[in-house]
This record gives sequence, C-alpha cells and structure tokens, in this order.
Amino acid sequence: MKLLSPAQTRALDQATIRAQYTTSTALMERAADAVTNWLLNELLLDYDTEIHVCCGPGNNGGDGLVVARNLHRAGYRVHLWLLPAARHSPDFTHQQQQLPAGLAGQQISPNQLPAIAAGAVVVDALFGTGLSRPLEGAAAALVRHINDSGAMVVAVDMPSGLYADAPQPADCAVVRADFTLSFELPKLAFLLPQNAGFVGDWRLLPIGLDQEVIHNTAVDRFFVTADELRGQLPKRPKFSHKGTFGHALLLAGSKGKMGAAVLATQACLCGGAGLVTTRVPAAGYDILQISAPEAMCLTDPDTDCITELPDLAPYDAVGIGPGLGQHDDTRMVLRQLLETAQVPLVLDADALNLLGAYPDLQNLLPPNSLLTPHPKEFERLVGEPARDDYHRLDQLRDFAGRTRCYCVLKGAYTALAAPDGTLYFNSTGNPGMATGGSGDVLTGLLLALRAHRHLSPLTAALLGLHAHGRAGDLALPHTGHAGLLASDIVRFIGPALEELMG
Ligand SMILES: NC(=O)C1=CN([C@@H]2O[C@H](COP(=O)(O)OP(=O)(O)OC[C@H]3O[C@@H](n4cnc5c(N)ncnc54)[C@H](O)[C@@H]3O)[C@@H](O)[C@H]2O)[C@H](O)CC1
Ligand SMILES: [K+]
Repeated sequence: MKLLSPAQTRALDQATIRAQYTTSTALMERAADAVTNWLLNELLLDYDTEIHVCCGPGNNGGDGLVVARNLHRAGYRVHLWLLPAARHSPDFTHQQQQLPAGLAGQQISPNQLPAIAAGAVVVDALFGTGLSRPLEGAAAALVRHINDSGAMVVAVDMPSGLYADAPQPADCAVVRADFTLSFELPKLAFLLPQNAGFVGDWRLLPIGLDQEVIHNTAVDRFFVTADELRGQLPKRPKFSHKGTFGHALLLAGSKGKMGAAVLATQACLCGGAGLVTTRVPAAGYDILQISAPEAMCLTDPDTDCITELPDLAPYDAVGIGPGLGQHDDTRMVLRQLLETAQVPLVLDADALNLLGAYPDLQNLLPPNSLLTPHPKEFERLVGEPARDDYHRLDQLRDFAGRTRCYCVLKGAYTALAAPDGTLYFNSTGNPGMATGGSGDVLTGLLLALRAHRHLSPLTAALLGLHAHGRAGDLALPHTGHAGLLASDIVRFIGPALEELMG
C-alpha cells in the first residue's frame, strides 16, 4: 500500500470524484457511512451510550456532521459540538444544512467545553489531513479536554492535531485516540513509535477511492501487506534438491552468546536454505551440533570468539553478527569478509556495532548488503542520535543511499530503506516478539532468503521481514505475549513462508 502525502490524498479525492462522476459530498457520505458502520458493527455502540461528535470547520468536520446525523437518525444519544471558525468548507456548510431539527450543533469556546463522562464515546472529527499548523485556542482546549475526559475516543481519518507525515512541535495539543479510522490508505504518522499514544489502534475503511489513480500516484514509501507479497516466494519445483536453495554460511556466537548462533542457524534452516554451515568458536561445537543437527558446524581455532574467515567459495550468501562479540580478531574477520565477499551479505548485531565503532569499515560494504539494526544499533552505525522518528527515517534513507545497501530499522513496523531511498514498512508482528533472540531469528531467516537463487535483494528482505512477524503472530495464540520466545518464532517460520508461496 502506498503512503500518500496530504497533497496526494487531496488529489486522489479529486481524481476519484472525476473518474466516478460523483461529487465531493457523496464521497464524504461514503466516508461517514463507513465510520458509522464501524461504530455500530465493530465498537458495538449501545443506545445508552452518550456520543459526543466534535467537528472542525473543514471536510473532516463534514464527515463528523454526517456521522452525527446517521447516529441520531438511528436513535443513538448524540451531542454535536462545533469549533468556532471564520470559514467553513463548502461541504461542511452543505452537511450542516442537512442536520435534522432535533440535532443542533452547539459551538464550544475555551471556557464553555462540553461535559464528557468517562463512559461516553467521543468521535473526533476536528481536523484531518488538512491540518496546517498546531492547534491553539478553542481547538487546543477542546482536545485537552477530550484527552482528560477518560471517554473512549474514535478519531476520524487522523487524531486531530497530528500531522500526517511530519513531526509536530513538542507540547502541541493532539487527540489521544483509542481508535483511528483512516480512509482507504494508512498515513506515515501511524507507523512511528512517537505517535502510538495519539493514533491508538488504527483501522482502514475502504471508501472506493479510485484504484487506477492510486496505482499511478508516485510515492517513495510503502506499507507492505500480505496481499502484495503473496506468491512472491517461488514454489519449490518437484525435482528440486538441496543445491537449488543455496548454501548459507553464518558466522555467529562467542563465549556466553552461543544461543544467538543456534537461533540464527535454526531460523536459516527453517527459512528454507538448502544447506547451512555455521562458523562458531570452538566452544560452540557441541552446543550447535546438538541443537541444530541439520546444520554443518565449522569451528574456529579459537575457543571463545571467531578469529578466522573460512574459505567463502562454497557459499551463496553469508550472514554475520548474532552473538559475535567485538574482539579485535573478530573485527579483522569482518573486514576480510567485507573485502572479499562476492555473494550477498546479511549483517546484524555485533557486526553492526563494529561498523559503528570503526566507520571506515562502512566504506567496504558491498552494494546490496542487508543490514538489520534496531534503533540503538542504528544510532551507533550512523554515530548521531535522531531528533525524532521522522529524522531517523531520513537517516535510514541516507545510510542506504550512501552505502548502496538495504538497511532495516527493527521495531513495531520494521522499516526497510532501499539504496534508491524508497521506504518499506512491515505490517506483521506483535509486542511479544520484543524478546531476546528475536533479532537473531530474523538474521537467520533473511540469510536463507538471500541464499535463494531466484529472489532479488528487495524481495528477499520484504519476504523475510513479513514472514518473521507473521511467524510471531502465528505463535502468539500458543504462547501468549509474555511466553513468546525466539524459538517459538522459529517454529512458525515454515507456515509463515508457506502462506507467501506462489
Ligand atoms: N481522504 C479522503 O479520501 C476523504 C477525506 N475526507 C475528509 O476530509 C478531510 C480533509 O478535509 P480538509 O477540509 O482538507 O481538511 P480538515 O478538515 O483537516 O481541516 C481543514 C480546515 O481547517 C483549517 N485548519 C488547518 N489547520 C488548522 C489549525 N491548526 N487550527 C485551525 N484551523 C486549521 C484549514 O485552513 C481548513 O479550513 C480528511 O481528513 C477526511 O476526514 C472526505 O470527507 C472524504 C474523502
Ligand atoms: K480527526
């Protein structure tokens, strides 16, 4: 799915109106009907609940007027509150004229705010994609009042006060919604941790926006759904053999962190690599052979850390990092790998920390390498803390462009930046996956997909990110959030990948 800017969203509305020979009022009614249906069928409003519909002066407010009218007609207890404004949008004015006699909107002011009980539902239709500056005056006062009320808040299209794709100044008034109902496509703001408290759970309501126009709108950021990835993982041909799916080499583990090597190895096996060889320090031999008997184990001469790079000739992809440690000798191995590798690389954990501590190594990164930092590792990699989540995305793009690599930023909606600067956000996963070893599993899985001979770097990365989160989602009913372990994710990699097969 594309993540459109507010200007592109407006253009899409206009193009839909032209292409479908409809009117902006009719489109507004579709949007408002979708919100009304969600409130009735998903939130299961009951007739006793007080519903406060708060409307701003633009089309977001117009949506709110239609929702209020719908609910009032259906017999619900609706209170309608309007912001004072010098100008209203034509569609707002039109909808205001359609209000039934028993539903008069009352104008609020900073010292005349509605009484909202904690058991009430607030429909926030103050501002949507047309927000152009921070809220102040009556709007800011009402937003703070709503936030303090303890009521359930459902935001129409956007939580009011939040920008769709840019950071707002600190201390601005922004609605803290329980649910945000967005039309057709999500907004970039929904995907960033800093906005989680405003957006709440977000849902997409289809309103029949023109698919051809969406298709023709150029964007450089995407929210990647299962529908878009399904079929992208080639089905295994009947006469395939283990050589068909590549031989992966993993360099991982150090004293006390051999489990990371085990998890990444298991994930690489479950990710479908034809063969997996894992290089571990000598002390890891028994551990690895017992816990991952399907993998071959290549021990380093050193007991506790990796000090020598094996011959790379047999391998289709190399992964390095999980539990690796940052010993000087290990750094030399990393350097030698970067200088000599002719096959795809996946770099994680301590390999990334070494790249951060010795930035000259970054100049050696072969193009199309895949790096998988979490935010702290990413900060070490770029050597500068991000001002906010938007700035971090800029840094991610810059890094991918500068190194010509694919760089992941792990989190709730893991982001991937491609060398051309395009951003892809993953749609799967759950908070139970925020647990030790989960990243090692991702590395192993991505390594398997990079060893696959028929996947582009981008497709391999997107499939891996998706399947990793999906495996966590499939494990969740069996484990619960707290009980979800990295090894549970491994167990469900197979079923998650099966869903993506052509
Ligand atoms: N996206 C769709 O498919 C559809 C969207 N709809 C709804 O329309 C809004 C966008 O409406 P628009 O009129 O462009 O913007 P807003 O209602 O968000 O507000 C604009 C209004 O407010 C003024 N303004 C902006 N910022 C401030 C501020 N900080 N303080 C005071 N006033 C402000 C601005 O000048 C305008 O006058 C979208 O979100 C959807 O909810 C359609 O209904 C259907 C299709
Ligand atoms: K809103």
